[in-house]
Amino acid sequence: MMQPETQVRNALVQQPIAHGRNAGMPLDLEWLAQTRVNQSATDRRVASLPGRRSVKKDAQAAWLLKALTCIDLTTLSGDDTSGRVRRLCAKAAQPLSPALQDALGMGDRRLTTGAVCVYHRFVATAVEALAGTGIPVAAVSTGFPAGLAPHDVKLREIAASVADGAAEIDIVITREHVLTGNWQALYDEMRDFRAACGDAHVKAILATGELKTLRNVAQASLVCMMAGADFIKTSTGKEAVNATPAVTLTMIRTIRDYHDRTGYRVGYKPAGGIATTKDVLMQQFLMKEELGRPWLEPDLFRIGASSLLADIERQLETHVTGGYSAFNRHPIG
Ligand SMILES: O=C[C@H](O)COP(=O)(O)O
Repeated sequence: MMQPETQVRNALVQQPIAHGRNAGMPLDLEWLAQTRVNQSATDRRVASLPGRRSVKKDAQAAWLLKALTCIDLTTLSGDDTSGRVRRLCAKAAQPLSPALQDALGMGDRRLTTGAVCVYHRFVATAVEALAGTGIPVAAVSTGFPAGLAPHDVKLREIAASVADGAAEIDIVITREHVLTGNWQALYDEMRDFRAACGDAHVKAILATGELKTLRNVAQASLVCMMAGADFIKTSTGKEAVNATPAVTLTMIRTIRDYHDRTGYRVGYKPAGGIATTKDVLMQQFLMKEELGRPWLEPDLFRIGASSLLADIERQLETHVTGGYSAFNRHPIG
């Protein structure tokens, strides 16, 4: 039988498989027209997902450690300050206390979150705070969260974030293009964003809670991938409805279709309202069952979250001590 510690350690052993960046493809309107989402089948599939209690003890700790490495540790508040961003970066570089890491048998491993995600204003601060850690800085650019700034201003914001050292840019699409079925406009916009990002990876935020139907979500996902998105992301975290399991299922099935047709692996980032281990395990189970093991690694899976880390820490502490761990013991993340 596998030793408990081995199971936890193995969660982090698998290396991402090498894959080329999504180069995109011409806009294929016929593919979009054929794209349908069966709402009741989607609901049934979501209802069939295993609950948190179906993975226990070491297996659950292993899943949660993997989730931790995929978090884009985020602060996107109007009252953000350089001090808050520096504290967040310190947390990203050392998400678990050394004692907890030791108790999990991971004392010799360097555990970090997948990235730190901030507004453009704080990119330089975060880059400086994370120097030497290898943790990328993601910037929300393009007039986040509404995305209604002039197009040239959005492109300049991307360029400024890249110049300040952002390795990843989370852009927001113009929802009107989706709501009016103007796929050419969405494709052109996304193409421009991708070009402005240069070598920085681009995550396309769809703001799914504002797109009205799952079909719109699927079609917008496809258009963004056709235009070269490295990741598709559900939400800004500011919409009323965010990364629901139905939206995740819809988006990752389009990622699977796109991979089947083009060979490109596009990443997925659920974001907004993912605050508990139950929420994140649901997302991970869907990824594993629909896309397979490669999509559980941080190069293809990120979780946009401002408060999830605290619950992961709490559950891991409970796992190693067997006692209750209060939220106030884990103030950041
Ligand atoms: O992209 C990340 C989201 O803005 C975070 O949303 P959250 O604050 O609900 O975790």
